[in-house]
Amino acid sequence: MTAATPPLRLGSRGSPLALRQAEIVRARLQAANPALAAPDAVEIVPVKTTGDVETKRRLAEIGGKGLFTKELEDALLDGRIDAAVHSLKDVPTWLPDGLSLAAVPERADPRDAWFSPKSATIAGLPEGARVGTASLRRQAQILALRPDVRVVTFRGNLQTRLRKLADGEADATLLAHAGLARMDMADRATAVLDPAEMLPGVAQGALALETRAADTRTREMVSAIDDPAVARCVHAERACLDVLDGSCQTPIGVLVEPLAGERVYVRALVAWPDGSECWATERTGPVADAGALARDAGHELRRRAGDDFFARLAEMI
Ligand SMILES: NCc1[nH]cc(CCC(=O)O)c1CC(=O)O
Repeated sequence: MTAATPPLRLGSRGSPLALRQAEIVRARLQAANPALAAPDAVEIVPVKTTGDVETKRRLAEIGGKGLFTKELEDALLDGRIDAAVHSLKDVPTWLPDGLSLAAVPERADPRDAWFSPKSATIAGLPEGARVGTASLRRQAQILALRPDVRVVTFRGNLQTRLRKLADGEADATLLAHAGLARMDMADRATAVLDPAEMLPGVAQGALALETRAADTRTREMVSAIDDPAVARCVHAERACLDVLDGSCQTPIGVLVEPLAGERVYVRALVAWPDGSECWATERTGPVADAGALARDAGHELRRRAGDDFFARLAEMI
């Protein structure tokens, strides 16, 4: 590499999963861009985010959107990094001025994985069992199915949460299957949950690269690893979230999946955190209409749940 081509600096959170994701992205960028083929052409820069520092409280309690993204976005805006690698699930639908998503390189299995030494299913859990999660989306859906279970707050990275389960702090927990698979830990899951009983978070399993909107050089290199079919599905999920004015901390699940014949299957739900109220809907239609279908599903849920529901939710979260 010559002095005229500085390395592409990829910002990542410092957790083991985030760094693994950054490595995946680095390898893909290097394979897709001859200009980045040299071993030192892409540098990974770890950046600590609020979500990494605050590991005790519930995400919803810490409040605000962008807990896992703000410091990466600051680093982009300051020019300390050229692209940020995110789990797209953690990226708010509104990006700061001057930044934009340049690529969605891949989506692993979007479903949630179930871990329990007590039962392979949610239905089979013993009466009054404790389920460890800090996600209001998972909490609400579990409680809608099983009002008798007790939810205990589980935060921290994959390893921490599985250790808490092994230590008996809960009888079951849920984790995104994608993260497990990327850490080669998928075989530890007791089961993978059907979206019909546990709808995943918006863009769960998808990676995304964020850049400065005006940085043409980086945007061109990064766009080489965009997967347009995946991007269309996850952008549709984000459009639905936008209609519902939610973040990854609100009890909202959305999944847009490709079907045969250039069609998509859209599912969405909103729930009250204690599971006492839950509205769900679905659509199927042409891939080209994915965004409109997902938005329409969001509007239906807004109408059915009512403005009061969202006002109460906003107050609570
Ligand atoms: N908010 C935490 C978070 N953000 C992304 C992932 C996993 C990877 C993914 O969904 O892409 C996780 C952990 C989890 O939900 O279990």
